[in-house]
Amino acid sequence: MKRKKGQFTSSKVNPKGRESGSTSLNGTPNDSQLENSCTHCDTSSKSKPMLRNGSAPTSPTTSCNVCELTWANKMMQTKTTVHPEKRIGHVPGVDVGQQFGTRAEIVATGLHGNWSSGIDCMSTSYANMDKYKSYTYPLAVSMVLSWQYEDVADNGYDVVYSSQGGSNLKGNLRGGYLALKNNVDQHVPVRLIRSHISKERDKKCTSGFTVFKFGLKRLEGQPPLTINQATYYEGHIPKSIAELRGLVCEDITGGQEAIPIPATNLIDDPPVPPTGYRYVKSNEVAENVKIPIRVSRCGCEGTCTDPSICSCAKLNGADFPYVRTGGGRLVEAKSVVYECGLKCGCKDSCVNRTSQQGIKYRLEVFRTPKKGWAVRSWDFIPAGSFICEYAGKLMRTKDIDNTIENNYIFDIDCLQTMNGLEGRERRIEESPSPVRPHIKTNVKKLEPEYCVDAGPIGNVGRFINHSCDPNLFVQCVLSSHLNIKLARVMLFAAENIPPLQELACDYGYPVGSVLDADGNVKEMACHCGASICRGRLF
Ligand SMILES: C[S@@+](CC[C@H](N)C(=O)[O-])C[C@H]1O[C@@H](n2cnc3c(N)ncnc32)[C@H](O)[C@@H]1O
Repeated sequence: MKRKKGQFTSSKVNPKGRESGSTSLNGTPNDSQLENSCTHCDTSSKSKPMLRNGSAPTSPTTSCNVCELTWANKMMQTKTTVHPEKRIGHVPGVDVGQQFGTRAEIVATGLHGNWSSGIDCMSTSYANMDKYKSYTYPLAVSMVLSWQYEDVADNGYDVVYSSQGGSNLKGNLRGGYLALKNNVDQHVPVRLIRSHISKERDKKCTSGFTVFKFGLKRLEGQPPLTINQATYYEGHIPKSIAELRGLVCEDITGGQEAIPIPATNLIDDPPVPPTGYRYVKSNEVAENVKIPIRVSRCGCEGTCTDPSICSCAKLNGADFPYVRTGGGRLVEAKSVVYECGLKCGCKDSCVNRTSQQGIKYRLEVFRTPKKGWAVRSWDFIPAGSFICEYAGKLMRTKDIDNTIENNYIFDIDCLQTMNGLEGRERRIEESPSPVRPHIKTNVKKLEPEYCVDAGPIGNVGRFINHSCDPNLFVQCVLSSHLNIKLARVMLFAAENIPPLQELACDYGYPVGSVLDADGNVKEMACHCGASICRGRLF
């Protein structure tokens, strides 16, 4: 991810931005929240929330959902959709992972021929065509997962789709469900369209009724979906831990964090919780590491508000690194952020102590099919928000046992970044994070003196995976002392992050930079799924 200084919000289209009620960093509403009117029926967006801006930059038109669907209906009736004839499998011109703004668009492109129904089927009339005559009908060609039912589960690779109501009183399947059964029996693929709903609707509860469950698997060879293209899981934000499927641990922190962090596993059989480490909320310091004590303090009382008075603000270059909106958000990535320290007179709630205030979003650790454990949030996270520390054992890099494979070591590397040994800008090009996981590399540079080993002990940060298009970035923070070699490693949101999106940062290894014990280049495949994925972690 190329992040311009001072600009966290991604230039990417965020399909959920409007739905999440996002605001800009200074707290003003985004354009999408301002009032406008449908160009066709003149209804205001205030009365029709589904109003949508024209997708082409040259087209200022705005249409409401009702008008869009009316036009889609007309296109279907007059057979003027792009592919009026239903087809099995790939629709020419539509790529896997393509995103649409409305149901009308998926109808107009011929991807899904029925905007009011979740399953689009071919009826027996298709048996008259030579290429389709050998099938038993109805056959499903596409389905929209609308997350209305409690029994839908989706991990991005496999989907379990189930619903009641697909049978007559005798229990025989009918309609779309009969079609899906015919697909299963005849090995006919079905296109899957994931929908995002703007507000949590009342879920239709299937408990106590006979339900039909269909397991869907992605066809081999399809491009991976990015975390921005699909919201995995059940598609709805859990209200409590009790709602979670595959719950393997109610709180991996054992009560240490203010908000419990549950772990779920829908992948392994039997499902297992994360093991092999002890949870610690903050760094434990190795015996041979001495943490200096900061003597300087700002003279503020209560809370720091005036940057011309606060000496901690001055360390940051004449202003506070955080703005108050949303409980403290980092304005821009810095070599080092200086927060208020132990001796400062301000309260714990001072904005210049944002990263000291702990985890404030509801996080969940979940099992992925190819990357082990991962982390996501149930809450919308605004750009610049503090997520968590990367905590573990703070130790000397030279004391790392290189004979044991350890994927959880981060070098504290801000010294080089600050001194410009490799050059901040050049460094960002090669490796966007000022702190990177420790592995013997063939890139000639001074070994950082200290590292955080989150292998045997660590916090939730140890479960955060790498992405080539990350939504988090690593920030060195100093508060209780001013030794940059021992800075704390903090993770912040690089963009507005919708709920349930995996949280990931760029580990920052140049490809080909990691060597094995014999000096040969080591490779690890990257499964981040980003459209700009480099293919390898290193
Ligand atoms: C700090 S750990 C992250 C948490 C880890 N997934 C776990 O299960 O504990 C780093 C390790 O996670 C895996 N990992 C992280 N990001 C990955 C990615 N994009 N693709 C493949 N594996 C990844 C690799 O095994 C890596 O060495």
